[in-house]
Amino acid sequence: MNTVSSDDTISAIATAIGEGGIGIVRLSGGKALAIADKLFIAKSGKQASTFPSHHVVYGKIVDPDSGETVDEVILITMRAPRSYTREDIVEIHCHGGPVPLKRILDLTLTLGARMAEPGEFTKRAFLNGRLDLAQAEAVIDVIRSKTDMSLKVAMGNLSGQLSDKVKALRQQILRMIAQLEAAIDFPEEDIEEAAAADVALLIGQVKSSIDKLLATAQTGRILREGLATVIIGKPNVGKSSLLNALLREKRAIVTDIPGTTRDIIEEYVNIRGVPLKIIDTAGIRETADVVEKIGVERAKELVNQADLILVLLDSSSPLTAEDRGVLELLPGREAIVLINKSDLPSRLDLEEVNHFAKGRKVLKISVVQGDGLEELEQVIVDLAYSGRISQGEAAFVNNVRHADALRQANFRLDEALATIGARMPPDCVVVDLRAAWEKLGEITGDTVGEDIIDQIFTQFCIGK
Ligand SMILES: Nc1nc2c(c(=O)[nH]1)N(C=O)[C@@H](CNc1ccc(C(=O)N[C@@H](CCC(=O)O)C(=O)O)cc1)CN2
Ligand SMILES: Nc1nc2c(ncn2[C@@H]2O[C@H](COP(=O)(O)OP(=O)(O)OP(=O)(O)O)[C@@H](O)[C@H]2O)c(=O)[nH]1
Ligand SMILES: [K+]
Ligand SMILES: [Mg+2]
Repeated sequence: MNTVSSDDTISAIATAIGEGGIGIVRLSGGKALAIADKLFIAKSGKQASTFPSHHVVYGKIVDPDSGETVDEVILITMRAPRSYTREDIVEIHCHGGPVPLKRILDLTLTLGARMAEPGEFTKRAFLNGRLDLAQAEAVIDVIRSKTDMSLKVAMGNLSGQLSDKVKALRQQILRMIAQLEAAIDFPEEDIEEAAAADVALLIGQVKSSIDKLLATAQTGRILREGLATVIIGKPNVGKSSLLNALLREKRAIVTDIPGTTRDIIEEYVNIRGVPLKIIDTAGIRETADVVEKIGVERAKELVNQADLILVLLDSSSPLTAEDRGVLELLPGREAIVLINKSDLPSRLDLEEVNHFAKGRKVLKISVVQGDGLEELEQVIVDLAYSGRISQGEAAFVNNVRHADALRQANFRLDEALATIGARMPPDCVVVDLRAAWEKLGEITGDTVGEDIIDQIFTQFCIGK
């Protein structure tokens, strides 16, 4: 049960928690202007509700009960329907400290606003039709974008590039439905058959558009979530040293004692535009130490969820049983085999390594000397995007929910083709087409349940 009403006037701190130059308290709803009138004293003496929309006004926030000045601020009103939420909005730009922000927020609550839920401003923008669901989801992607490329894709989706494509596909499906329904009204068999043949061709076109969108999904997901990359290897091969080198920061503890890393270390790093979620793990070996054992188990689990595995071997010693154990974790996984410590005299049998690598890239590196790291970065970039990123796609599917809906729509279209192939009556084909049309509507939010909508917006931060 939802007890919060969309008629409420909502209020929240819209800027990040902590100290900042400026902080913003944002109000949205029917009472926003009246609340501003009660707590804002403009230098000009004018009431906030009389300000022209989108104008910046200087003044102060005064507690109406005590008459005390709380802060010196700038206030902006944005009037419905020309605002982010399409409701009346008031923004109070105050000094960016937690105390002034909290005091001003509390005043707005005392004067009749309610605390906004996470994502509620953007949810209102969606419910009031300013953004569709895919655009609203792109708002979080913009905020969370990890590289310039991620931001570019998110901004493309925010501006409606994906939504426009999906809407066009839905339009095409509606036209097919209309065509079939028109044919149903004719008693002649051959008119129905001609319509079905026409529609079969059109379905093929829609399907190939969906396939093109789906082809961007892998890259899109990497841009949004980062390429999950796990560094594994026996103790002391230099896993933590490699993490630090890729981060260009002494993040993980490096010592010459095997078993130094016991817990998982996870960091984001931007490698030539590819966002990497890079994970350093405990060295994999048989151990009686309980803490280390748990670390080893978790490392093995992570391997199964990774997009890319960086396997480290030690150039200065022959392949051990531990190394073979590590290499056995690889089958079916994307991996790069790295022969580290290549600054030391080599005692590793390259032929044996190549045998285990099974055609995967094998690179010699020395983390301490910085050798081979540039080449490693290039190999990672090539693997991540397989050259697809530079094509400058207009619309990107960067979201698992969207990719799922596209796949299911495609499946429905396949069923429609099968129905036509089986010479079933046109109204059966219409049922399949309608199902595909609805699936695509889940992306833009036209045909999606309230539970999914709620689930999406609760992922937002408060004040967004
Ligand atoms: N101070 C501030 N900065 C912000 C936002 C905000 O709400 N406040 N944003 C939000 O999160 C983003 C900008 N997005 C916005 C989107 C629409 C409107 C808006 O007022 N739209 C009217 C414009 C009418 C017009 O002038 O033509 C509209 O769409 O009708 C404002 C901000 C990022 N920066
Ligand atoms: N000579 C040489 N030593 C290296 C190289 N890379 C790392 N080392 C050294 O190897 C030792 C172990 O490095 P770590 O990065 O702690 O190795 P690890 O794989 O994280 O070890 P555990 O966490 O204990 O499993 C340290 O003394 C490093 O300085 C390299 O390229 N050449
Ligand atoms: K170590
Ligand atoms: Mg380590």
